[in-house]
Amino acid sequence: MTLLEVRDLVVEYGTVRAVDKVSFDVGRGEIFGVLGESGSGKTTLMTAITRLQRPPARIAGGTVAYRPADGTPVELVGCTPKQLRELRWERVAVVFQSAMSSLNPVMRVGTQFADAIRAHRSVKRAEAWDRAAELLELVGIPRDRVGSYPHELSGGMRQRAAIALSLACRPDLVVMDEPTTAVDVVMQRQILDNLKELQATFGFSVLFVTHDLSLLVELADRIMVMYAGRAVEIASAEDIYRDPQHPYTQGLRDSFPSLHGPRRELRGIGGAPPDLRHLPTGCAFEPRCPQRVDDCRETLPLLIERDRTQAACLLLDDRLEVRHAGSR
Ligand SMILES: Nc1ncnc2c1ncn2[C@@H]1O[C@H](COP(=O)(O)OP(=O)(O)OP(=O)(O)O)[C@@H](O)[C@H]1O
Repeated sequence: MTLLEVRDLVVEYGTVRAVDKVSFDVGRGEIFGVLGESGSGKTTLMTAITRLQRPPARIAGGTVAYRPADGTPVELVGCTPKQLRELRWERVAVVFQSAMSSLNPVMRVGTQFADAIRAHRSVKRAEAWDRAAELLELVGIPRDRVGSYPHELSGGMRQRAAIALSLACRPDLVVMDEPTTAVDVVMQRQILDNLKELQATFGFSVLFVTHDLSLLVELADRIMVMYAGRAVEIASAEDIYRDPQHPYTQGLRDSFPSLHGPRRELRGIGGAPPDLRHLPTGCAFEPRCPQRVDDCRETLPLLIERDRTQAACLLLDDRLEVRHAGSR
């Protein structure tokens, strides 16, 4: 069952198209990862989906349908500020790169939780405060820290508190933008293990945005790889790791050491991401692609589905073989 259905979403900054016709589904209870290097459009995508984008970003096309199990679907791109307020926290919660974007520095952590809970539920302050303490415990922060100010918590604790806060109203979807980049690897592991546990307990869906493929391979059910604002591959985490179809995904996979599998030579991806103001007519990855053929420069590859994997590469397009066979 689909919870979020994104179709042909386009987001522009003036004439720059940072997200170009991106389509994907997030299932109920699924952890869906969005992977891309800096500038690929991940944050733009995530802020457009949650309608948190700020000018000059503008949604120039597409739809985002949110389909709750117990109600009528809502189209997020077209919905009113009032509808959005009702959905936030309650249905869709967001965790940012820096916890301080979610936590108010001059408010006790418990007060912030209580306010978030009481904005959507009619509970007494004391009850909301108790619930806040419970939520903190869920992410491994002692109950008695509920009266602390954010600066009295360590960086890792703050990040966990921001995750706990996102769960205050039991949302169906938690959108996370690199929530562990600011903490060390040990803390990162604890936070991700904790997130998996919470997800298994409460069954919410997660849309997790990051540049870290190894992290997503362990965390996500499915992964969408973005390049220059477009989705170039969507597949299960297992397939992205074991059998990536797109040359860009193959390059990313070969750039990080295998944790469990046989040793292999590490190769980076040569060249740099394209300038979005001057994108080529054909495949944006063509200049860096070790497998490019002549057609790649002229023809924009669309996502093609095969065995549950979607990849946008001409090499996977049967019509290319037809063209080659015809030209022989
Ligand atoms: N305020 C802005 N004004 C104009 N263009 C912007 C603005 N913000 C982003 N862009 C453009 O959109 C592209 C995508 O940016 P975005 O922040 O979504 O990428 P990202 O993949 O999230 O990168 P990062 O991981 O560095 O945040 C950028 O390459 C940039 O060209």
